[in-house]
Amino acid sequence: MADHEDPKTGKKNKGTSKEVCGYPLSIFFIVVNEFCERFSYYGMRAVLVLYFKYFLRWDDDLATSIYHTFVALCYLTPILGAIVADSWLGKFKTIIYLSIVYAIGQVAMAVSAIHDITDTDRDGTPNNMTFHVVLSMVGLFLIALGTGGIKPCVAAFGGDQFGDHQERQRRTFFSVFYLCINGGSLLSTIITPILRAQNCGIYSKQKCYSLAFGVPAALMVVALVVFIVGSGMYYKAKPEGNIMGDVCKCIGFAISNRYKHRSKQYPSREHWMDWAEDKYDKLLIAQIKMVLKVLFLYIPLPMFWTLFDQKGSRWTLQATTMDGNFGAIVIQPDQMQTVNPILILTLVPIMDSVIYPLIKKCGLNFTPLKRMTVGMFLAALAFVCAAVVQIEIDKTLPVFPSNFQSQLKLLNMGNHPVTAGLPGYGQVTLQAAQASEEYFTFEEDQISISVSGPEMKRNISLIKGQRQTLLIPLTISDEWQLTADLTTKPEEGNNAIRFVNGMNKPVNVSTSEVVFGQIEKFHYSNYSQIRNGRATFFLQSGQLSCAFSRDFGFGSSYTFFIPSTLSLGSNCQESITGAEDIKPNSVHMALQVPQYFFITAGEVMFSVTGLEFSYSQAPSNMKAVLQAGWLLTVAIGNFIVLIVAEVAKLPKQWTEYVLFASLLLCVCIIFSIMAYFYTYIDPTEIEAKFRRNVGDDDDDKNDKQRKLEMEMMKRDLDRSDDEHYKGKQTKM
Ligand SMILES: CC(C)[C@H](NC(=O)[C@H](C)N)C(=O)O
Repeated sequence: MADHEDPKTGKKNKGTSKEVCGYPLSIFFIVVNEFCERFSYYGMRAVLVLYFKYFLRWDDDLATSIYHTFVALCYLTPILGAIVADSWLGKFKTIIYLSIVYAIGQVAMAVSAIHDITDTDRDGTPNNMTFHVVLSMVGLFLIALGTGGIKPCVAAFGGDQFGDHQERQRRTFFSVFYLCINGGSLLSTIITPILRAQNCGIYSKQKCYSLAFGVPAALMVVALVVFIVGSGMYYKAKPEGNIMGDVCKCIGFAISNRYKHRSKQYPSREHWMDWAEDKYDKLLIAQIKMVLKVLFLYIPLPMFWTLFDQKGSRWTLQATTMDGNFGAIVIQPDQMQTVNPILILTLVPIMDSVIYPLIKKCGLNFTPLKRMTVGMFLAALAFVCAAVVQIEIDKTLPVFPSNFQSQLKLLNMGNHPVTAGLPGYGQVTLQAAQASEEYFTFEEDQISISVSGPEMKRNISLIKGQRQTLLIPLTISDEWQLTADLTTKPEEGNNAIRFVNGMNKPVNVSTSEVVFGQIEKFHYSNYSQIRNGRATFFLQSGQLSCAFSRDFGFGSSYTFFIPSTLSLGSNCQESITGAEDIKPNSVHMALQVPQYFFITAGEVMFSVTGLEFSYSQAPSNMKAVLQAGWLLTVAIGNFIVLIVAEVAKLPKQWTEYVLFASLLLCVCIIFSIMAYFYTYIDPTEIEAKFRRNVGDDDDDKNDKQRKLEMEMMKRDLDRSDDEHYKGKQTKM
């Protein structure tokens, strides 16, 4: 039998797997598994909201709430996975079983997105939506169970593969592990939206959500297979019974015992957990102390995630009000999020190989908790940048009417100039087919407008908080019409376009993607959303057929006017005039890069370090539990976003960014104080001492000697200041 195998069980011993450059070979299978799994998770997540909105036909609010609930669930289930792994199945089996559950969930999602299954009338839309909703909800539940369940196990299982002589390699492993997370996330968030945009279907073609979910499902199967292939090489720590149950009972006993002995006649004990000594093993008590110390330190951490996770919501919404034209490429608002994994892939190696060694060379002890504090500070700084960008955006946004105001624009549908008299604005002259450049603001409910050339006078009713356009007709006998205009920027950086038909006959307008439909004479169409770039509009009215093109930026709104003079042979490109109701976004998306840089640098210092810290400070039998505790901070952070956004309801977006930055800054100060009093421990060493002590017990040591040793060990655990990560302990 090989010397790296346990003689009794034949299983591998820790840190004895085949090595490549000092790293256990088994690690390769674990990082590839993580890469595929994160591809699967982030790929599916990237198109999820659009699937809810456009396939299941949910409204924005429902889609957003279900999306956030799903994300929060994904970070709550790690607790379950950790308990199962640490106390029952062990990490290896837990990963295998839950990966199967996960893959089934992904397949269910892919199947739920095949519209042909229930498209009995073959019109391209499902006829039994309940089937698709139920299947996708079951799928999402299984995915949340799977992804969350395996998450703490995979990281801790990876850490388990290193022996005590491989401390440095283990730290690098956590960095590489993080790179794999972000490599998977980056690739999938680029690829799955492209897959979604394809058309597929048996009877009728639709956007291909089934492919966008199918590829992540396939990647999850690959992740599982890769993990199983490495099976023979892993060190598999045995689960140590119902450890969570024992922990809870032990804590419960300590509290009740303390309460029973609250009278002054009983001498106090050094730590409240020491009240459990009357019934419980000292090793277990020491392990619980280690976990509680770390969990206490976790209390302020969710605030970091509260800010971090707004990349996908607030920052993406901010990008929708910005200009994404980068010359050779045009970036969509949601694509800005890929800046985060791109920066992670660049910053992690730079930090590990340049920044941290440089800091060390300068003689500074940049301990994990110091890094995490700096990470929090950088995240707060990112939100200050976001606030500054928001202030710049706000300067360019149109001033929409308040609840006490209404706004009016004029459009001359005639072939001759007209002059309109507006209360408070004097005479406004409009050429043929021309609209006023700006909206006029009024506080009255009704105004009287007189038009000369031809002479007309009308009382116009205005609506508070609304924008309208008054269509001044061709002749006195024609009807005066008021349109309802937009009072918000168009969504997702699209452009809202509508047409006013000044001709005496109906006209059909369309582009290759959008149909405006038939517009009756002297009437107007609804708004349609046009993406940025060049769009060509086709007009067709009886014999008349022509086209014209316009370039669009992001977030604008135009009213195009089809003049009464348009006839067979007319040049539409020149004849059709456009009124700019809302200007396109002018603040460039590149201005978001600094905030992405700071949040990502913060993430590297906070999250990569926190992942490793959670592993290194956990007792051997509670590694996965502490990883789950770490992930729980992500879930709580997500809930805080929902709560603060609902409760704060600040009128200006930049003030909300400043609020979040200030909150994190306060939390950062609190954390740095807590971290200052934290003493790093080496769980293996402490556990070994306690185990040795049990052996000594068997040798019948005298009471006095034993007491002395216990005192020394307790002191080791609670107060020590030697150097970190050398088997000794240190302060922040
Ligand atoms: C939730 C974690 C911070 C981590 N996410 C990332 O690294 C993102 C993609 N930068 C994960 O484990 O998914």
